[in-house]
Amino acid sequence: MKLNIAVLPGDGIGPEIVEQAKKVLDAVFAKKGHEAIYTEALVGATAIDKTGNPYPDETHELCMKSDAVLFGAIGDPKYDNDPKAKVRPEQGLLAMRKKLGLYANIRPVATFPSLLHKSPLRADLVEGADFVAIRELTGGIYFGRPQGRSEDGQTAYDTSVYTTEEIERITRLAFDFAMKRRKKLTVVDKANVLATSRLWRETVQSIAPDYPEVEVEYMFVDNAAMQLIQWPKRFDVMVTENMFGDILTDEASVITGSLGLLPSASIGLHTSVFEPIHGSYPQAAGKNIANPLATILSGALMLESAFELKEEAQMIRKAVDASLEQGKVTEDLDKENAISTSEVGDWIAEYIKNM
Ligand SMILES: NC(=O)c1ccc[n+]([C@@H]2O[C@H](COP(=O)([O-])OP(=O)(O)OC[C@H]3O[C@@H](n4cnc5c(N)ncnc54)[C@H](O)[C@@H]3O)[C@@H](O)[C@H]2O)c1
Ligand SMILES: CC(C)[C@H](C(=O)O)[C@@H](O)C(=O)O
Ligand SMILES: [Mg+2]
Repeated sequence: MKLNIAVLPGDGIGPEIVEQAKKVLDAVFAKKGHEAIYTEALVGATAIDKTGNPYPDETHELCMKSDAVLFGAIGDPKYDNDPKAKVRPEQGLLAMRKKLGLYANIRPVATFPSLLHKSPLRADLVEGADFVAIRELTGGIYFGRPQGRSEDGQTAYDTSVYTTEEIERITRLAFDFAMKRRKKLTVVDKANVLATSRLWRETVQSIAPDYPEVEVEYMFVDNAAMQLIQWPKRFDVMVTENMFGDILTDEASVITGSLGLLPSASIGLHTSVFEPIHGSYPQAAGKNIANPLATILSGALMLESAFELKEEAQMIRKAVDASLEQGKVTEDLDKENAISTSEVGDWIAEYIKNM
């Protein structure tokens, strides 16, 4: 099979972790006789430095004509520390999501049996936790208008907007996921306060009769934040709006042992993007210490959902499990015996070669 993959390494640790994912994908492709054509493009702070635009037109055109996009991370402290910056790396990520119609961000969270002791949570509580968070990605407070400041600069405002249509498409996708899993859907919202959340509940209630086998529960986001780490095993599929999904999934990474472990797939109207849920971790940039597994596992999600290469995706997951079992991990998982980012990539690629 020929695979056209756009590669957007981005900022900070982005290039280092994307390199490991490519290394691992290449090992799989060599084994299974596939041919990948990777084309790199700029995004984020790196793109601002070179073009003034965090999501240049050429990058967008490349994404549009690719079968899938492998994305690292964006973000740079020089913008984070300058609230008055006119253009920001994050605008590039949001523009990409909007222009590619990436409305659903799928974030699977499952504990690794060999890492139970790495979670600060009690092993018996996290053992076997396995759920999928489905985060709406192109609406809500991230994109609602008006957004800005009053003329005197003393008032700032953001607006959360959702249409029935936007809620419907992500809800149906979430129900479809639930049907393929344990048939339980948790809708996380703040319907006791927010009008958008009440429209979510109303919309989900109107769709639920189409999926009579799925048990639906509604949970306020503050409660969900607690239940998630108190009793993660109660969740199967969780669907929620853009900002709640962002926050809850970083929190959920604690269940697995590191933010560097969680991959994601952003399902789009035009193409799909595969990326770790974490950011550019600037403190680690260039040090060869960041955990590449979230990106490597995003590669597995890409093979499975963009190319229907299920067996190939399983090869990656099996190799990752083996690396964890044998302690071939970066310092976020084992300070004393850590190996480097590139050594983890090498080890996993080698494991696949010998499969
Ligand atoms: N999708 C994205 O590109 C994305 C996501 C989140 C944050 N960001 C951006 O990244 C920059 C840094 O943000 P932040 O520090 O809040 O979040 P971050 O996710 O970059 O890092 C937060 C912490 O998580 C841990 N961590 C993250 N990735 C790791 C990895 N691969 N291996 C080991 N540990 C890891 C580190 O302890 C780190 O200090 C900001 O500019 C932010 O806007 C981008
Ligand atoms: C960098 C930021 C805009 C982004 C988000 O909030 O969506 C990030 O946190 C993520 O999870 O991809
Ligand atoms: Mg986030």
